Amino acid sequence: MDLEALKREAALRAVALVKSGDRVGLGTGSTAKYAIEEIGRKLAAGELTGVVGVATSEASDTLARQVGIPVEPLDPRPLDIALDGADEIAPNLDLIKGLGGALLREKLTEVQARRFIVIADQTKLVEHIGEKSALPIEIARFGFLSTIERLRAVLPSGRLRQPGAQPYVTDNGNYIFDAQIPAGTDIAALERQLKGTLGVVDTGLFLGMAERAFVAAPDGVTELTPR
Ligand SMILES: O=C[C@H](O)[C@H](O)[C@H](O)COP(=O)(O)O
Repeated sequence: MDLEALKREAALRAVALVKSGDRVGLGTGSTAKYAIEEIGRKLAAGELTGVVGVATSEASDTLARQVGIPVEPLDPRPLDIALDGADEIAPNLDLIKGLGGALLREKLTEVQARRFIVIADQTKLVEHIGEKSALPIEIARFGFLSTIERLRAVLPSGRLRQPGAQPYVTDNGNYIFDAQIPAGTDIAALERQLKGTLGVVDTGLFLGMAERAFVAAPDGVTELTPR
């Protein structure tokens, strides 16, 4: 089974938790895409009714509308459920997210969900956060070189995300600083320190937020809860 088929398997398991009338947080990325498509399919087939989406990126907003999901902006009401991919999943379901650049809208949305469900293929599982993936940190454009200097004092390996001649710009008009987390780092303390760093808008650390994860491997989908 190829990776795309695994991502779709995980997404389908999560979409089975969506009920008619739910307000659903729609994640971003190559795995969340399958969840959005499946919700659209179920609405078209009459298997779900009255579902409303809150999109975590411009791309997911566009896709949701294309597949027939009504989309609303985020407001203070809780969401019934949110479905999203991740870049790393630790055994306690702490996550790294944001390699796709959507971390801020994802965190704003998913923190308001009664149930936040992660969907992934098995390559995203790690024993310790930071094992495989860099940590994306969204920073304000104004004064970004000063912010980067402050961040390098905490995470010296980090660098501005710059795929071409220009820095990568998020949907919110900000930049991203990607940094490796040194082994043995206290992740909760790191999150506090980063959030207290002037110029940082938010980080890709999603700690204590996920209720469960559906992780697909060639021999089937495993349902994980925090341990
Ligand atoms: O900004 C992107 C998001 O955090 C994605 O959920 C994450 O990068 C996982 O994406 P994918 O499912 O494409 O691996």
